[in-house]
Amino acid sequence: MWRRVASLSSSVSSSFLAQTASRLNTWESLTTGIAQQAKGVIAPKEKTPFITFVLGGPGSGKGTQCIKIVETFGFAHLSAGDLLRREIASKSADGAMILNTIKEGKIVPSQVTVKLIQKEMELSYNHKFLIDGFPRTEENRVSFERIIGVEPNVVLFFDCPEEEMVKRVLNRNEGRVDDNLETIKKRLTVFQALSLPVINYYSEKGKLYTIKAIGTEDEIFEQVRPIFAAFETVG
Ligand SMILES: Nc1ncnc2c1ncn2[C@@H]1O[C@H](COP(=O)(O)OP(=O)(O)OP(=O)(O)O)[C@@H](O)[C@H]1O
Ligand SMILES: Nc1ccn([C@@H]2O[C@H](COP(=O)(O)O)[C@@H](O)[C@H]2O)c(=O)n1
Ligand SMILES: [Mg+2]
Repeated sequence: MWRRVASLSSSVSSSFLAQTASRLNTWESLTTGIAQQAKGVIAPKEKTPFITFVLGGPGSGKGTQCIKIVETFGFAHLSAGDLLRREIASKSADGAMILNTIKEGKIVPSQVTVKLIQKEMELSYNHKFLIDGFPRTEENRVSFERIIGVEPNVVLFFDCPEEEMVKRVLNRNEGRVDDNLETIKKRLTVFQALSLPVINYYSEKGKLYTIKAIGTEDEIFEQVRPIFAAFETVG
């Protein structure tokens, strides 16, 4: 819903609409949206998306803090890991491949993950998205930019010592197939090798907000709160 209606504005030129639609690869749904808007079926929504990527190692507290951000600032929370686990549970065509990849602590091909994120964004009536656990690799990052056609406004990095992350994951007790010492070690290696370069990329672009992810959940959220509060006042 967001992509279809967010692009609709009677005040923008048709060439801009065409460019936007082509970039987002949604010409068909966009034109359907215009027809529906003309018929008064859907109301125009002119808000541009506000995208936050939420990064950090396994067990750094991304999901926990996302819940608080949603409660306080009204974002839609899209966890890449949760979307992939949902694919496994639904026994989709990619389910077995995703399960094996997660068990190995490796990264699922970007196109699969980006398509899942894209679908959720399209279905959402929200325009503020927290995309948790993504992008994990340069390939993830480039693929998102290519397929979705937008860049993040904010990138949060939950910076947590490895031994604390291991302790938290081993105590998580949610029955995840990757919450065991063997897989955690692999995930930490992948994080260092593939995810840190993405974090550095956003640091160089001036979009990175690093949170010291140690202390109580509430203490950590007090570092997060002012970041979004500042954007709220800007409008
Ligand atoms: N500040 C904290 N102090 C202690 N435990 C915490 C803290 N924040 C989160 N936890 C706990 O640590 C575990 C991991 O947290 P969470 O699931 O939010 O991490 P994550 O970054 O989303 O991990 P993953 O990448 O594996 O999904 C959970 O059991 C959570 O309750
Ligand atoms: N962009 C992503 C995100 C996750 N994965 C796979 O899912 C596992 C669990 O992810 P969490 O965010 O819930 O920790 C992760 O270890 C990867 O195997 C992925 O491939 N790509
Ligand atoms: Mg998580």
